[in-house]
Amino acid sequence: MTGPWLGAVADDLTGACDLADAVSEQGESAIVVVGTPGGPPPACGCAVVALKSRTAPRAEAVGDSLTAARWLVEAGCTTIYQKYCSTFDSTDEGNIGPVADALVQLATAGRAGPAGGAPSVGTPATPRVGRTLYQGQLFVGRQLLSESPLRDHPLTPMRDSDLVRVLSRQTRATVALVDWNTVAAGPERIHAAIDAARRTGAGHVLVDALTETDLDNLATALLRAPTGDAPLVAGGAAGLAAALARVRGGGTPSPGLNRAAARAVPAVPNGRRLILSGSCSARTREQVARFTGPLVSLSPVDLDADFGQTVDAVLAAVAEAYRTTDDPVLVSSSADPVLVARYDSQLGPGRSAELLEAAAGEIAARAIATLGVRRLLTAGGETAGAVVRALGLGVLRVGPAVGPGLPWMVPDPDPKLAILFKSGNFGEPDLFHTAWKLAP
Ligand SMILES: Nc1ncnc2c1ncn2[C@@H]1O[C@H](COP(=O)(O)OP(=O)(O)OP(=O)(O)O)[C@@H](O)[C@H]1O
Ligand SMILES: O=C(O)[C@@H](O)C(=O)CO
Repeated sequence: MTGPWLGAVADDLTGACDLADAVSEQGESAIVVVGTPGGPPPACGCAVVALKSRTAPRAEAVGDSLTAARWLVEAGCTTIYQKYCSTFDSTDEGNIGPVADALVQLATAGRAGPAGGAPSVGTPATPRVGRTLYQGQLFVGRQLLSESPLRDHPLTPMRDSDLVRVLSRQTRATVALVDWNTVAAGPERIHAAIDAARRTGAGHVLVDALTETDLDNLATALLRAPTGDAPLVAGGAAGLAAALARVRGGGTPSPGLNRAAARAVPAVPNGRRLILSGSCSARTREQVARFTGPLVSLSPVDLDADFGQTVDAVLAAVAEAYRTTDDPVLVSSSADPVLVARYDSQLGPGRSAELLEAAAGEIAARAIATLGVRRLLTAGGETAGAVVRALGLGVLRVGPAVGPGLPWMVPDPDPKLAILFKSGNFGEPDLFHTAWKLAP
């Protein structure tokens, strides 16, 4: 196998693992590279660079994304994929729009002809986790985005379901929509609609999709599009990336053998199990509530009062729990929107997240170094980003998945532990009990 054809720039780590999982499910081998990469990627079909750019300052998000995209282009990727959240998590300042603008400019700079004015084309629709886009309105299961629990996210509250409107607030470029009637009419019609949008000067095109077939139609249209020698810039959540892999691989999911090969990981030593939950999403709070093992609470107020002492106390409580049980121990700061708002007014906006992320990183690193933790489950994208930075991990391989978007990951080349980076809204309510069965 040679270098990757699909190169994704993911705005958080859980999203990167979700995409790598979805592509692996199609039999395409995928790796996740944490942070700004150096050197050529290992052999794979899809390389995903996991950034922590969803809520970073705009200039940093754009700079990191461009560095990642240039590396992917140099590695030979012909499709550059901007991976954002299936619930479009962002603020009016960005970072989905500014990063999309920068990637389009990178791909088309100095090019004439079809590649010259090519827009980015994408969709957050990911039917396997209940995200669909209809008339530009994003649905989370049966709810409009703005009526879903995402309206109360601590960092990126989503209170508008109309993604053409949301994205238009983040970019000066015109945002066009290819609606579902066109998508259902097939790849030729989609291709024509994207071309029409390009000719009227659209910088970004969002595409409705309700089913995997819709995504396959879109992927077919994109892979056929004449873009000269410029890389194609696609965007969205895991759904479209998987469809690109599926369509390119011949239209149907690859046979089981390929799927298994795409998820082969080396053996990991036995050891303790730890869960670190920093997500306040409704699903994570349900998973915390359903967990019946030892629970150690982590409070931003305690961390603000004395960071070092609070972290020491949490680790001491985890060590104490391990003296009496082999069960996984849960360290959680997950709180409901009322409590999160109270912390924010007490400590100042963003301060709780800053403290809790720093604490999550330190707790993970010390639990591995001193308590023998070898299986780690984290909940929340920002939380995962903080943990992986503290652990200094580089390349991650995709292992078995415990549900859609929930693969166990193993660091390469040193498989010293297995980690499951759970996205806030993913996983069955009992996941904190059931996830371990498939751990490598
Ligand atoms: N009790 C709390 N009060 C305020 N903020 C909190 C609290 N607990 C966690 N946080 C912060 O809220 C943020 C949650 O974001 P995170 O990305 O980790 O979860 P998520 O958004 O649910 O997951 P995903 O991005 O995968 O959907 C983190 O920065 C975390 O540190
Ligand atoms: O698309 C999703 O919902 C996830 O991959 C994600 O981005 C979590 O942060």
